[in-house]
Amino acid sequence: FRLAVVQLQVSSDKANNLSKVRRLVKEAAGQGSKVVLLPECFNSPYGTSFFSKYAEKIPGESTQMLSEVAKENKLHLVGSIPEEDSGKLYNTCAVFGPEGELILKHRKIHLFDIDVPGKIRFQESETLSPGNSLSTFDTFCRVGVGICYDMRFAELAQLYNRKCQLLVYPGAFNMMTGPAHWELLQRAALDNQMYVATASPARDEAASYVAWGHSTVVNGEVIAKAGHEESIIYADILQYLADIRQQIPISSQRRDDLYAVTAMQQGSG
Ligand SMILES: NC(=O)CC(=O)C(=O)O
Repeated sequence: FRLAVVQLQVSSDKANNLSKVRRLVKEAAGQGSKVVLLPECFNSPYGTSFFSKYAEKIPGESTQMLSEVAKENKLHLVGSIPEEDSGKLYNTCAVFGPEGELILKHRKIHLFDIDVPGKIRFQESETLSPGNSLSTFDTFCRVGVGICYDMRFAELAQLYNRKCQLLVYPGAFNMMTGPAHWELLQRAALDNQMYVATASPARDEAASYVAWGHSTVVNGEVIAKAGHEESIIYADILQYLADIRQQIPISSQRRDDLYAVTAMQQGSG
C-alpha cells in the first residue's frame, strides 16, 4: 500500500495549518495513498510556550477536521496536536480511519527534556504530562505509534516489532539533533526489520524552534526523504519485510533464555 508523509509548513495561524492539511491530504489521496502521516503538533508551532494556547480537547476543532478529511479521502490519517484533558496537557497523536472514526490516541510517552549547554535546552515536562501506553492500529499492516522523542527509546521499537510491520513517528528534531540523529535512529530499525516513517514540520528559520525537516521513510535503507521545505513524500511498502524476515530470521533466533524486553502494560491512551 502507499504511505504518504506530509511535511507541512506549520505556522502560528491555526486555521491556515488546518486548511493546508485538507489540501495536502487530498493531494496525497489523489496519488493513491491509503495512510497519511502528519508532523508533530501540526496545528501549532512546536514549543512549550505554544502548547497551552493551541491545545484542544479530542474531539475538538483540529481532530474534527482530521476525521472529516480521513472520511472524505477514505484513508487512515495520523497526526499529533497539543491536547488538553482534565486540566493537563499532552502531546497526543490521533489516528482516524476511513470512516472518519477515531481509532486511537497515543500520548507521547517520553517527554523531550534535554539540556545541552550553549546549544539547546528544551523541557516539555514544564508544560506537558506523559502518556502511559503503547499504541498500535491495523490497516494494511499493523502500525506502532510513537511521537518524536519516543523514537530514541529502542525498547519501544523492540516491543512494537513483535506485532508491527510499520512504525510511525510524527516528530520535530531540530538543527542540532536533526543532522546528528534523525536518520540514524530510523535506520536503526533495520535491526527490528520494520518500516519506519517520520513526519517533521517543514523548516521555518524564523521560528523559535527550527525544525530539521527531512521527513523520511526507511526500511533500513532510506526509501523516501524530503528536503527541508513543505512537500509530500511517498513510499510503497511491505514486500521487503516478508523477504528480509525470512532471509535473516532474527525473530526466531533471539536468546529469550538470556534477555527480554517486557511491556508492563499495553493499550492506547
Ligand atoms: N522533539 C522531540 O521530541 C525530540 C527531539 O527533537 C530530539 O530527540 O532530538
